[in-house]
Amino acid sequence: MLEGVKHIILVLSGKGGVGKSTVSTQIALTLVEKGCKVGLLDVDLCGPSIPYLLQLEGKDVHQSDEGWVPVYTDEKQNLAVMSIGFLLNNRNNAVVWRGPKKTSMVKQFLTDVSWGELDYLIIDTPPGTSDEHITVMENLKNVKCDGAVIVTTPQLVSIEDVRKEITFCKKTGIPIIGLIENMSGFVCPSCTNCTNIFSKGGGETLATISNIKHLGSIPIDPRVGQLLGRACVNELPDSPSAKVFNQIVDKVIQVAV
Ligand SMILES: Nc1ncnc2c1ncn2[C@@H]1O[C@H](COP(=O)(O)OP(=O)(O)OP(=O)(O)O)[C@@H](O)[C@H]1O
Repeated sequence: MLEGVKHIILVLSGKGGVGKSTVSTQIALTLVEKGCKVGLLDVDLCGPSIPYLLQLEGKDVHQSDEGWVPVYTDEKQNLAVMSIGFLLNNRNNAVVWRGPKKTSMVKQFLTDVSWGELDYLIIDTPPGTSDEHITVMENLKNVKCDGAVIVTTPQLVSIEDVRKEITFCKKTGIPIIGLIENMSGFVCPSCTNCTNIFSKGGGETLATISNIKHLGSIPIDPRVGQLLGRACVNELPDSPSAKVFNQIVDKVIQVAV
């Protein structure tokens, strides 16, 4: 149930492993730090990593009369989470979601979760463009979706796939909020004055030539992968990564008004 949701933002990536779930989680946590009520929906049926990233593995979800009840990460209930991962009791269970079963699961997750009142719903999607994406787009037709954030890395192979993602958004009528280049340059956690950050990577160049906004370049910082449920902007407030997450979220808030 999306009636009480003010803003919906999709997080897409052309390739797998570019840090889409990490970025989705940090966008959600940064919005919470800025005082927003946020939902995070993980429709990556093949590799749901949000429960791990938020240290919510093993949590049970159940259905009430109003639909699936999301898991809350804190007592104030500022971050509501729903993931297919909650339905897999054991990470070692190999579950193969195919065809109609797969799309009906995504549809259920979009329509039957009782989110209540939210400022933002962040939807973490699988890599590429698949059945899940089409189902998401179809089910968002009647609600206002603010648009998509595309995550990439500086490598040319990722950039090529981003082009396909941009075309997909244009064909399905989803506005592109902007592009995030993740793992852009390296920050050594042992140096206090590390300046080796931000390659002017292919992502920024692609954003320019595709006429879409470059939202920010997040450096490779091993600490970012170890935050597990904590907001980078809170835990590492002076780090280059925190500055970029703040900048990205401020730009997203500006677009989604
Ligand atoms: N900026 C970063 N610096 C260092 N490590 C990062 C950064 N962003 C992500 N990672 C790490 O990269 C790995 C992949 O990240 P993540 O699972 O978020 O990618 P994904 O694109 O969602 O993957 P999938 O294709 O499985 O959905 C993880 O180990 C994560 O900790």
